[in-house]
Amino acid sequence: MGTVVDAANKEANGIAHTNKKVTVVFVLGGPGSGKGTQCANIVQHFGYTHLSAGDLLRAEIKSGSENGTMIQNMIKEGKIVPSEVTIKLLQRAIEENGNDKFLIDGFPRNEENRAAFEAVTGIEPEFVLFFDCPEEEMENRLLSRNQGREDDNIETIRKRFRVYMESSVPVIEYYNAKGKVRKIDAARPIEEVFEAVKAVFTPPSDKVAA
Ligand SMILES: Nc1ncnc2c1ncn2[C@@H]1O[C@H](COP(=O)(O)OP(=O)(O)O)[C@@H](O)[C@H]1O
Ligand SMILES: O=c1ccn([C@@H]2O[C@H](COP(=O)(O)OP(=O)(O)O)[C@@H](O)[C@H]2O)c(=O)[nH]1
Ligand SMILES: [Mg+2]
Repeated sequence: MGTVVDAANKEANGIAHTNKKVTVVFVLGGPGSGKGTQCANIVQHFGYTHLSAGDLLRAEIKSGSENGTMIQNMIKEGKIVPSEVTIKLLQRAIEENGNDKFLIDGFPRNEENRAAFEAVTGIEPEFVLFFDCPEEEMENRLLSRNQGREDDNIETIRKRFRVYMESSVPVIEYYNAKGKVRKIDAARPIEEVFEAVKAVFTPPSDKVAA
């Protein structure tokens, strides 16, 4: 089941609307919990398009946009970029893509992100895939990620963990209260985590009895 992107709101946001019907899954979990890694697997197996909010923001910095410096400073400090910036990037990516099902990775990161995205796009997630991982494991993964990210240093990592606990966990709790959270134990090898992920995306009718 999809959602009709709200035409009036989209017009107000300055983006041409197509009333595109889309299915969205939010992929949430702490920094280093494995969101990006598992999204790549889901794309291969289930035909979703992966939209990483962090990747879109980093591309915006590289593109030399007028918001670039502001975004760069916020990421370096582990802070959450104003939602209108992130939502515009996500909305554009959805519009430009021919696919009708999307994984939105690393967004919404706070209540305001969540409410604004829903108000602007009219999109509610089908469900929320939540990667649950202890902080110690996430810290080890981030410190050895080696992607040259300016925020993968211990000082920024600590700030990101705090923002995650204070601002992002309440979003997961909000969806949990609506019965929309599919929680995955992410502190296991990548292949094992993906087995659990597959079970979430496979319709019950397609599941082969063990
Ligand atoms: N299940 C796992 N076990 C060990 N390392 C992992 C696992 N999942 C991801 N990683 C590694 O941890 C780092 C962070 O993973 P990533 O997918 O970028 O997380 P996130 O997008 O949630 O920050 C990467 O270097 C990745 O290769
Ligand atoms: O919706 C978002 C997603 C990301 N970020 C910023 O981008 C950084 C990196 O996010 P990403 O999801 O790439 O990091 P990960 O959780 O995968 O380590 C965050 O710490 C924030 O500063 C943000 O402000 N809003
Ligand atoms: Mg990521």
